[in-house]
Amino acid sequence: MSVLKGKKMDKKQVQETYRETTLEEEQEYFEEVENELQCDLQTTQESIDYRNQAIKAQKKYMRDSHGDMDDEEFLQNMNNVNNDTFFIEHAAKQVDVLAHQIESPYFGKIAFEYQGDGQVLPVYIGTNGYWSMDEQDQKVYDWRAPIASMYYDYEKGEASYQAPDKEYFGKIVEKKQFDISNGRLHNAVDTDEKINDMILLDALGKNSGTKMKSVVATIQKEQNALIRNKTAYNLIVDGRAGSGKTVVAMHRLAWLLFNNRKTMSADNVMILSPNGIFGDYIAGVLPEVGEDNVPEKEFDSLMEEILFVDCDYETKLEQADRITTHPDMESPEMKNIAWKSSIAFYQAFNKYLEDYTENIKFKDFHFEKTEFTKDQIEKMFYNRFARYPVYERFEKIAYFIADRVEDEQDQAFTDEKHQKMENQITKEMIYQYAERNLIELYQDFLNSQAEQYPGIEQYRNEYGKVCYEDILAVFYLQIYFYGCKSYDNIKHLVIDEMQDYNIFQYAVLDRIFKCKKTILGDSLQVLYYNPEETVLDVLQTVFVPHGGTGGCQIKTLDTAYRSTCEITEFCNKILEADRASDEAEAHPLNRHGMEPVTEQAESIEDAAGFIAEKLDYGELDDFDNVAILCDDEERAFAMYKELEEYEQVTYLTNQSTVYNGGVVVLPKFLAKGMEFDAVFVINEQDVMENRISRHAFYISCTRALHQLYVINVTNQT
Ligand SMILES: Nc1ncnc2c1ncn2[C@@H]1O[C@H](COP(=O)(O)OP(=O)(O)OP(=O)(O)O)[C@@H](O)[C@H]1O
Repeated sequence: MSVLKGKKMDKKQVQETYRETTLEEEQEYFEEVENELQCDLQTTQESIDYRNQAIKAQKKYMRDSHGDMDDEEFLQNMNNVNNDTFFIEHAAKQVDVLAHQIESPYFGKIAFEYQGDGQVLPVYIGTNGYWSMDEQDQKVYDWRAPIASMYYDYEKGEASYQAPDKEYFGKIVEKKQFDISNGRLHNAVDTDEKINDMILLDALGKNSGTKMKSVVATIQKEQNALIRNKTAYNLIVDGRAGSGKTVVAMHRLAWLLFNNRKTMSADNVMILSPNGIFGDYIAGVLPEVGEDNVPEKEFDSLMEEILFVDCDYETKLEQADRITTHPDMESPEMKNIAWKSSIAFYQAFNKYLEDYTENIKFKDFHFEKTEFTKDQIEKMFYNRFARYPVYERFEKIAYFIADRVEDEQDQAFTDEKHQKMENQITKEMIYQYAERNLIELYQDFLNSQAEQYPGIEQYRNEYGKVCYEDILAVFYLQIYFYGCKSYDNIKHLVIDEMQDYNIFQYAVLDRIFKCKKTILGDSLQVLYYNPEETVLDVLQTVFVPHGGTGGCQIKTLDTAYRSTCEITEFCNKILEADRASDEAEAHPLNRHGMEPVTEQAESIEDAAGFIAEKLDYGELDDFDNVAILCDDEERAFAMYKELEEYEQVTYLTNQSTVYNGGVVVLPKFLAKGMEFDAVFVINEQDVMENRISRHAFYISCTRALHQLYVINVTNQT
């Protein structure tokens, strides 16, 4: 009797009878699963058809007998239609999952021998799980199930997994990988670390595609630990370029949704993404594992939505432009950005705001004939409601005053009247005690710092707009005073490219999103890199534990999965001089390819000619995506115009929201988070000259999977 047939009769087997399965036995099991999946698909499809017919019939009946129907019967019919519609929506998703499962029901297997009773449980692991109703058996486990964690964490030998009830110990006695596609099992191999590495290298050697894909079959142990982390309130992942941070972010979201079905749906989760194209790039991952896509937002649109201060202000991109045009760290622009993003500035601002709040000149408050004394107001403001944002404290006090008015007038107010009165009182109190123009208040603070930091009082750019670094502080000021409740439904926030946010942005995010967070990025992938104060220092300043929540765990990822060994080593050298002594460089994988090529070109026309030649001679024909990265938008456009004569190229700008592959020209800063099979980096200035351009160069080069060309234009502007 085959082991697998044995399994059918008795789910767990005794270890002495266990032996590793043969390919024929695996084939048998595979066919069994496929048959059941096919049957399930057919039944589900039939039930959808049946419900569709039922809806049609119900609607017809309602139309025909509209006049004779009473309200109750009408409601009952509507309910039936709604129930059927809900069923169909749910079943349609199931059909998608089943169809995907029929193509490839699982990718791996472990057989786990439990400590103690010696029973062995074969665990087939797939992108989605499959429960057989016929056999009342879990034929395939979802990769996110607790038991499946062992597939990523262990080779054959001692192992354990944490189930909701307790930790189970035992031994993995068999571990297999399957080659399954188009509904056919091609091969089954017993794996060990070496084979895992080969399979990973094979996956990485493929072309990048235009959309990120799920990598559930090859998740690495260190990534798995982050995906399934349960202990961190704020999980911070500092990982080198290409180390799989976005992979971790997307798979962690999938894991969270799967393991918190009752309390969390896709609407309760949000991704803060660096730009519109990035959103398009990651959009396929969650649907691929059977989850709905989660909402994503850019910080600037969040700010636009919430900030009510009436002024013209710079965008992040306009600031990036200012940085690249004034890359000298000693220039007043750069000094200002550095100060105004520093921990010391943030702390000084907080101190200023605390002093301001502590010194509000309260006096007795009168509303209609009711009086609230200065003492009563102060007590509530500084004690009872001290943990709320300043203006929210006035709202809370207003509630009590309205109650007092109600008592003294000896009449019961309707809720509406009570609320109206609270609003009036709040407005009056703010007017009497704390009405301030936020920009002016900020300006006062800057003036108070001017002696120590000459030039700091300058907060508008050359076009009269409030600078980006200043508007972030003003945004913080607004949230400090008014708070913000619009995102209280979000239960988990993912922030990718964490290095791109400054301390005020984190402080704002911490107050708007009080939920747990996963924050990922690379402290080296910044334009302005300050080894004395990195984003990790900032995060540890903002995310301090309070009242049993908050705090952060910092984890690192050092292996560069994206690029070949040659490209990773080339990139490491760019930042050799900048990296802080304790900052790890990226570890290359043993995947080899062409050495990066450095070329000189006399002009942009020359550079375009070189690229066109490479494209024409078919050297890049095997690749799906080729990117040409230029210093800024203007230069990218000039290059696009040059290349247009030779090739079919696409120009990507900050406004682009879709990326369809092929040959694309884009500014370097837009390529963040993305990847391409081959990359041409065009340098129209000496990129190694200063820290800012070195980092921009580093970010650009790390986008390449297989081939990297650097073209230095000698006739520099
Ligand atoms: N375990 C894995 N199996 C297969 N591919 C992987 C794995 N981990 C990472 N990759 C691949 O490596 C590449 C880089 O991953 P990802 O984009 O998540 O890195 P990152 O750390 O976010 O990079 P960056 O910071 O440079 O944007 C992607 O193509 C991803 O699919």
